[in-house]
Amino acid sequence: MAQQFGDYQHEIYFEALGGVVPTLPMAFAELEERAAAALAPSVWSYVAGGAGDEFTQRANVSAFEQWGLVPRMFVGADRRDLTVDLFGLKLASPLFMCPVGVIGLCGQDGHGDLATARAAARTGVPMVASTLSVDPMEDVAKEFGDTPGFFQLYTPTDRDLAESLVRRAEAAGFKGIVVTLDTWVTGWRPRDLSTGNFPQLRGHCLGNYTSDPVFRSRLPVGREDDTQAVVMQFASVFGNPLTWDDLPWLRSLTSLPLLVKGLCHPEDVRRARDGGVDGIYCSNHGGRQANGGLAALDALPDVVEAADGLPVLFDSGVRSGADVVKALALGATAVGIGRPYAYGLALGGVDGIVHVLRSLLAETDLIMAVDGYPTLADLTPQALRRRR
Ligand SMILES: Cc1cc2nc3c(=O)[nH]c(=O)nc-3n(C[C@H](O)[C@H](O)[C@H](O)COP(=O)(O)O)c2cc1C
Ligand SMILES: CC(C)CC(=O)C(=O)O
Repeated sequence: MAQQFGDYQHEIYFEALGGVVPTLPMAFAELEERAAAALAPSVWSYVAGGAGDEFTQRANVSAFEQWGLVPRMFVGADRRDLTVDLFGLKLASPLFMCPVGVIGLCGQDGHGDLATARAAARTGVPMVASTLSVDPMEDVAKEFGDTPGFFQLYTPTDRDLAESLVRRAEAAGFKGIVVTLDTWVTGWRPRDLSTGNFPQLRGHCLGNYTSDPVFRSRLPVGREDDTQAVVMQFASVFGNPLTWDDLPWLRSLTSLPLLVKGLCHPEDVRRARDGGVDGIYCSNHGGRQANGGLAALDALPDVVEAADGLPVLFDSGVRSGADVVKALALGATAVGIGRPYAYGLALGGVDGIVHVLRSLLAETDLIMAVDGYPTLADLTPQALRRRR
């Protein structure tokens, strides 16, 4: 059995044992605190914030504390296998980077999308590239190296534009399309409403639109590079309140694996499955969209059951290797992080993201070692107990 990360994954561990003090934070709380100081205040509040009083955002995190892993002994888990087969792609681990629309702005040079793709190339941890990126998807995809990448689609009301974005993603070599369903309108976000700060409405992160021939053809002649015209056109087509009637059209857009993001209700999962999607993405958008909702982790077991064997990607509230292990045990096929890698980027560029990913993977792997669950197949709900 392969110990996929082997010395590489434990480099960070051995460095620390050898007295090499990491310059980047090891704990999420410190990562967050230092990112708050490093980022421009408007970017910080946009990234860190959520919907309403952020109850759901906090619930996403605290839901993990309601579960405990039960260690197994006499297992001899000295070798672990964290590899995952997803749509025929052999992934080095079950970790992935969620689509983060303003990731471009979290990089010190304003090209955080490229930095994220470079971190994906260095770690084998895939990036789901957002529609809302500073750099066009073609430039992002060029940085992936051998690591597969996925494209996240915000489906515009302009169907020709939607088709163009998907065609471009296929041509650029993305390995799957993730359609986000929970954000056809932006949620109630007091932090941003009180500062009037929505980066995309200031013309940031629109690189996939301004580089798109269909989008450009919709702009008034001569104003193709005029930020005001671009923002107005973007705002007029951004959000499509899709219905089940649109699913056959979405499905027809691509022969790449199609995933739908934002599913938490088992009935929706069943309908999506019947509609021919290849994967379910269980998420509540990190608590950024609708406050008052249940923690995404609490939705996961029912989603997995309804998915009936389809791969289930999961995100929202993952902050540690222990969280990754718990989400896997509750049935996730792959586990995503959003804010943590944005903070790593803010603090250390590509190296900062790599540091966050390596730390999470090393902790995940060591928990599997110490607790006697050497493979992902060993991680089942029987490995967990609900806290009393
Ligand atoms: C600043 C920010 C921007 C985001 N932009 C997108 C996006 O463009 N598309 C998308 O599907 N999800 C987006 N998300 C949601 C993430 O993909 C993911 O669901 C969420 O961040 C996971 O929660 P976590 O941050 O607690 O890890 C964004 C999240 C953040 C924090
Ligand atoms: C609202 C979108 C435009 C970006 C996004 O997904 C987010 O900020 O969570």
